[in-house]
Amino acid sequence: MVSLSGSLLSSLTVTNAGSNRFTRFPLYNSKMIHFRCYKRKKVQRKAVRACVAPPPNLGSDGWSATKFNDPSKSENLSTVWEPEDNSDVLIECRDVYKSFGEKHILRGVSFKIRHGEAVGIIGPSGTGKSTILKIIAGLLAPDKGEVYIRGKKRVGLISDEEISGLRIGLVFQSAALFDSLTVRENVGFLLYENSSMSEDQISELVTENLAAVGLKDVEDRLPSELSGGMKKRVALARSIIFDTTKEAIEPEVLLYDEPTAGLDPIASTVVEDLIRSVHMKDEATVKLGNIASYVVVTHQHSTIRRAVDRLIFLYDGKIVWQGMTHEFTTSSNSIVQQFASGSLDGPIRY
Ligand SMILES: Nc1ncnc2c1ncn2[C@@H]1O[C@H](COP(=O)(O)OP(=O)(O)OP(=O)(O)O)[C@@H](O)[C@H]1O
Repeated sequence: MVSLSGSLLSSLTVTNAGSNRFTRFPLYNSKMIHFRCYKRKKVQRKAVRACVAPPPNLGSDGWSATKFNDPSKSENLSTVWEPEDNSDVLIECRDVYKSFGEKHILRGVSFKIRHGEAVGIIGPSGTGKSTILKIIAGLLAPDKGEVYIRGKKRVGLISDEEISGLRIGLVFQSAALFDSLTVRENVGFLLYENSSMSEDQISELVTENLAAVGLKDVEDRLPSELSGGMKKRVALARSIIFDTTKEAIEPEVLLYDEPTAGLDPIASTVVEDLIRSVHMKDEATVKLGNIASYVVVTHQHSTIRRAVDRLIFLYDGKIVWQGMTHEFTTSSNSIVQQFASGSLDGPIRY
């Protein structure tokens, strides 16, 4: 099942719960999202688990974590090191193209997100970073190229029922909370709508998840009563909450679109550390949503340094550099050098 959760539920949620499927159809107005239509339809759950048959030699959570720690092999795009074993690839973009009218935004973008990875997507403004996140999340379809979710090609958008075994959550830059709902209702939204949990159970879980992101006694507040950093933390709590009455929790890939934009340096550090903390894959943190991997679009150096291990640099519609985070500031790639230093001189033109 591909289930979009967390803050993405603000825009669209498709959850296959038994034989009932709940589908919300969003209307976009920039990054503000409103539900205009709510439709419930019955679908047959298809036998699609075969596409996610686990590979041999798994870790305790069902997947082997790949180590990306060979800096000598990842300095240049042409020599980037790729493990030969693809059994732990959760998401793959293959030669993705996307245009908006005459604007050719993505022009052949290919990369993989493996189980256990913390990946940053960086690059100049308008280069298509948010666009690629939306394509991964299934909110936008590529014009050309494919997206594979756990080895299975996605056909169409989010309503695709053929993909199973991975939840994908998108945490919007704006936090995208429902203004008229309380923090409790925002965080528990998916569970109120789609689970058989009682109100008390959900309420308890909401409090637990809020505590996990460092928030206490805010359940009854409205988003307008929160600071920007608190809103982002509420959005994070919403993205990691899950139905604890379910026997198996599917792993989730969380996509963060500029999670620290607009925050002061200390609030940024808090959010960066939270992003890390919900990712840890031990027994204790399975309680926090089983976040297998995450992708962060960011401009902030602190977030690059603190929250991700591997970087993908997008420029002019293509990936022009990939490497480990610690290589970013020492790269000999002139585009990366200019971006890292913020210089006006160099190949990047504004
Ligand atoms: N739905 C859309 N319709 C038309 N143009 C769009 C749409 N979505 C994005 N664009 C355009 O595509 C380009 C890439 O947008 P995108 O938001 O992906 O860039 P970005 O790299 O995330 O930028 P930033 O770093 O400034 O957030 C921009 O020029 C934007 O105006």
